[in-house]
Amino acid sequence: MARYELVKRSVALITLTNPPVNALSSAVRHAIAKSMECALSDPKVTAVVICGENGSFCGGADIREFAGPLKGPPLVPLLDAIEAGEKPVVAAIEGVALGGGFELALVCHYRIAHSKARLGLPEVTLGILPAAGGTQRLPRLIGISAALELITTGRHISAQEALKLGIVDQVTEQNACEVAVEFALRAVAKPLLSRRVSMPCKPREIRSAAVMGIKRECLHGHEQDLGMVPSLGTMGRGIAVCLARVGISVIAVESENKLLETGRQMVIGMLERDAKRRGVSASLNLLKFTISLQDLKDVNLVIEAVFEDMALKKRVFQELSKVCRPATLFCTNTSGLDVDALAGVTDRPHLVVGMHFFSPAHVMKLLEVVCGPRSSSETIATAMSLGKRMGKVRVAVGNCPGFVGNRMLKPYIDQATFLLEEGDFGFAMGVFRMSDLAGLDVGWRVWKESGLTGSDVDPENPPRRRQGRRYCPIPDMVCEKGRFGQKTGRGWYMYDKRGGTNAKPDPLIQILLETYRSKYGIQPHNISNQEIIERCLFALANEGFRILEDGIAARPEDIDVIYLFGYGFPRHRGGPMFYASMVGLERVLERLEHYHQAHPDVPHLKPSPLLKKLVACGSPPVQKWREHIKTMHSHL
Ligand SMILES: CC(C)(COP(=O)(O)OP(=O)(O)OC[C@H]1O[C@@H](n2cnc3c(N)ncnc32)[C@H](O)[C@@H]1OP(=O)(O)O)[C@@H](O)C(=O)NCCC(=O)NCCSC(=O)/C=C/CCCCCCCCCCCCC(=O)O
Repeated sequence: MARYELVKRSVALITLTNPPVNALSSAVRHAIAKSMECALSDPKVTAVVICGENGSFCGGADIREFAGPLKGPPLVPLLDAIEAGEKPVVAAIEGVALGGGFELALVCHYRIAHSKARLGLPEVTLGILPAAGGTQRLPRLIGISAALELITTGRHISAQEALKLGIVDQVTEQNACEVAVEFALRAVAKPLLSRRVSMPCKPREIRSAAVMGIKRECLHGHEQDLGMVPSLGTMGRGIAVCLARVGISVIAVESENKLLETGRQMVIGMLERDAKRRGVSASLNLLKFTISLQDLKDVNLVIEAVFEDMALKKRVFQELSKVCRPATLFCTNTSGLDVDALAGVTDRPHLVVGMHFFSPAHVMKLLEVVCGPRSSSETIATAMSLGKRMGKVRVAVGNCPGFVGNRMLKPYIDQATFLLEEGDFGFAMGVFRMSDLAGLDVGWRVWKESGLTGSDVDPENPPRRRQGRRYCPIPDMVCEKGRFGQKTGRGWYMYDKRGGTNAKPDPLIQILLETYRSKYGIQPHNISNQEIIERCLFALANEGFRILEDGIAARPEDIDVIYLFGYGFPRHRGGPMFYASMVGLERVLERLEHYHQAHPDVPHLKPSPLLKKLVACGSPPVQKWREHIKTMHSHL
C-alpha cells in the first residue's frame, strides 16, 4: 500500500500504492506510518519524499471504506508525527491531492506540484469537515478568508492557483517526484521550524535581559568599554522597569559610577511607586546595574536603547557580538532606523529585530516589532511574546524608514506645516503640540540626515523646494532658535518652564510667521476646518495605503492599532484607515485628487494605487482590503 525505497543514497521515497487514486485506506495509513518510522530512524536518510503511484498523489479518504466500521490507524496523529519529524519531508503532487490527501500534503514541509495537478478540500460536498488538520493548517498557510473560501466551496484549484496562494512551493512541468527529490536534498540543512504549518514558531523563554542606553553627547567619547558612555536614558529606564515588573531579571548598563547611581535610583524609584500603586512588592532583586559590558555575556536578550544614531548603534552591536553568547537575541529600540543595516554588522543577523517602544516606555502601550528581512521567525516570535509579557499592544511591521507610525507622520506633519505657511488657523492642531512633546530636534536631525536641510543643501536651492518637491523651512527656523519643544521650554508654543506641559501661544512665533510670509510674498488666506482635516488626515491614510502595498504592515487594522495606541488617534474614529473607510474611499480619493491637482509638487497627496484599486472594486470594507493587496509578508 506504500513502497519504501532509498534514492540518491539519502532520500527516503515513499510511494502510495492504492489504485486508482491512492486513497487513504486503513492499509495505506498503516504503510505510511511504518515508512515514516523507517525514514526517521535510519541515519542514512536525510530527507523524505512522499508521492503517489500512477500519476496521482492521493484522493483522500477511501470512499470504499465508508460503508464499513472505521478501522486502522487514525489519520491525525500520523499527520502530526510527519510534520513534527526532524527530517524535511517533501510532497510530490501529481494528479490530485484531495481531502485527506491535501491534508497529508499540508503536513509535509515543502510541496512540489505538477502543472496539471489539482488540489482541494471536497469534504463539504460529502457533508463533513476537513477535520484531519485542514481547517487549522490551511488558514495558517494562506490566511483565513482564502482558506474559508476553499473549505466552504470544496472547489478544486489548479497548481498555478495553489502556487499563487502560497500552498505549493514550486510548480513543475517535469516529473514532480524527481523534482521533489532534488528539492529535498537542498532542504536538508535548512531549519524546519517555520515550515511546520500547524506550529506557529515557538518564542524563546526570556529569563534575563540587558538594557543599554548611550547618551548622544558621548558618541565621540573615549570610555574604555565601547569608546563611548553608556547611560540609562529615559527609554532605557522605562524598558528596564517594564522588564523587571514582569519578573525578568535585568542588567542595566552604565559607563561610570556616578551615572550608574543616578540611573539606579531612578529605576528603583519608578519600580517602587509602580509596585505601591499595584499593591505588590517591588521586584528590586531582579535588577543589576553595571558599568562593564562583560556582565552581559550570559543574558538571553539585549535591548539596545542608545541615542538614535546609526553609527553609534552599529558600534554598539559590533561590541555586543564580541561579548554575548552566539544565541543571544539583539533588539534595537529605534524609531525609524534600518534594522537590517544594524543586523548586518553583527555575527547573527537572524537574531536581530527592532523593538520600537514609545516614550515613556513603562507607560505607553504600543510596541512596533520591526521584522528585518533576515530576522528569523523565532526571533520575531520571541520579541512579540516578550512584548506581550511586558503588557504591550504589539504590532509586527516591516523594515522601512519610520516603519509604520513614523512613516505616516511625515505626510501628516508636512500638511500641517504647509497649512501653517499658507493660512491662518492659529495653533489649534494637535500636530504642533505633539511635535513639541516629542522634541523638534528629533525631526530636524532626520531631515538633516536625509539632506533636506542643513549644510548639505546647495545654497542655490530655492528655499521652499527640496529634492524636486515642496518644502517648508519654518520648522528649521524654529529649531535654529534653539526652540526644541517642551524640553527647552519653547517650541511651537511657549511653556512656563523647561519640561513644562502648559502650552501657550507664543507671540514670537506669530512674528516669525509674519516675517516669513512677507519675505516670500505669501498672502495668508482663511483655510476651512474641513480642508485642514482632509489634507492632514487623508494624507496620513494615503501613506497607510502605500504601507499596505509595500507589505510593511500586514493589514489595515494593524495601522489603526498603531495610531490608536501610539499616536493618540481618537478612539471613536477607529484609526486612520477605518476613518478613511467611514468617510468613504470614493470621497477620500476624490479629495486627494483635488488637493493633488492644487499642489502637484506634494507627492504625498497623490492618491495611492491601492486606494484607487479599492475604489474601482466598489470600496470593500476594511476587513476585505487585504484580498486586494499584492505583496504579502509571510512573517508579519
Ligand atoms: C477527482 C477524482 C479523484 C478523479 O476524477 P476522475 O478523473 O473524473 O475519475 P473518476 O471516474 O471520478 O474516479 C476514478 C476512479 O477512482 C475512484 N475514486 C475516486 N476517488 C476515490 C476515493 N477517495 N476513494 C476511493 N476511490 C476513489 C472512483 O470511484 C473511480 O473508480 P472506478 O473507476 O469507478 O472503479 C474524483 O474521483 C473525485 O473527486 N473523487 C472523490 C474525492 C473525495 O471526495 N475524496 C474524499 C474526501 S473526504 C476525505 O478525504 C476525508 C478525510 C478524512 C480522513 C480520512 C481517513 C480515514 C480516517 C478513518 C480512521 C478512523 C480510525 C479510527 C480508529 C479509532 O480511532 O478508533
